[in-house]
Amino acid sequence: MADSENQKFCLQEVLESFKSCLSPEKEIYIEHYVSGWRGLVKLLNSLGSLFGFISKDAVSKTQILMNYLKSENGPHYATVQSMVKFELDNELVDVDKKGIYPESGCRTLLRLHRALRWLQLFLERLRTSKEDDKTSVMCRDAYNESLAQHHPWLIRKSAGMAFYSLPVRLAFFEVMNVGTPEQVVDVLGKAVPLLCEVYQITEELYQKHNLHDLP
Ligand SMILES: CCCCCCCC/C=C\CCCCCCCC(=O)N[C@@H](COP(=O)(O)O)[C@H](O)/C=C/CCCCCCCCCCCCC
Repeated sequence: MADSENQKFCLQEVLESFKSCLSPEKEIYIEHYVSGWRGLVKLLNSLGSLFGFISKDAVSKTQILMNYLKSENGPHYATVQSMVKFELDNELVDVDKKGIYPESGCRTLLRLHRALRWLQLFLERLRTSKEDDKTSVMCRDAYNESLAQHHPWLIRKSAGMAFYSLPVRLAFFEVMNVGTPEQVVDVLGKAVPLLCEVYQITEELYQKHNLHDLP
């Protein structure tokens, strides 16, 4: 595990990364998008071994994208828009579902994009939650509404078991390192619309190029 993923989680930092990933022209910088996910992985890593398989998958996907960014084709991977254009123009994507490019940037980002929807739904539930609401239930409901539809039975069961071990709401708020519960709610109020915007831009791009079913 990279050192940066062992460091303390800070919600504000994650928010900054997702903020910086949007260019004035609403292009999405992959470097900052990945950095947002890596920040979230720090929190995941502090939640215990039951979340290890989720963290491993998130790290592997962010690594695939970082490897593209550092490769000789790196400039084409600067933004999600330029990556989609480059991979489609050069037929590097399994648009006809053959599975020849299981690590294309487009299919890798699609997995994170679906997870971003889960995150958005989960954070909105947290933001509007009451003192006694259960984080496990908020997380499970957000998962069932989004990512679960793309996961096989075994992953759904393992994820469900991990959710039960989530800390209670107040303890979870403390892990975010933001301050009082009121301050957490305030930061979440800024985070959710931002994630929504990043999600929506990617969603429309993938729709336009018919990339939603990449195997
Ligand atoms: C304010 C912060 C609070 C929230 C903190 C959340 C921290 C979450 C950090 C990372 C989220 C993990 C993202 C997981 C990406 C999953 C991508 C995916 O769907 N992968 C599957 C398909 O990939 P391929 O096989 O097609 O390559 C893969 O099979 C999945 C494996 C792992 C299971 C993923 C379950 C995801 C559950 C949602 C995350 C729950 C974390 C709860 C922490 C509060």
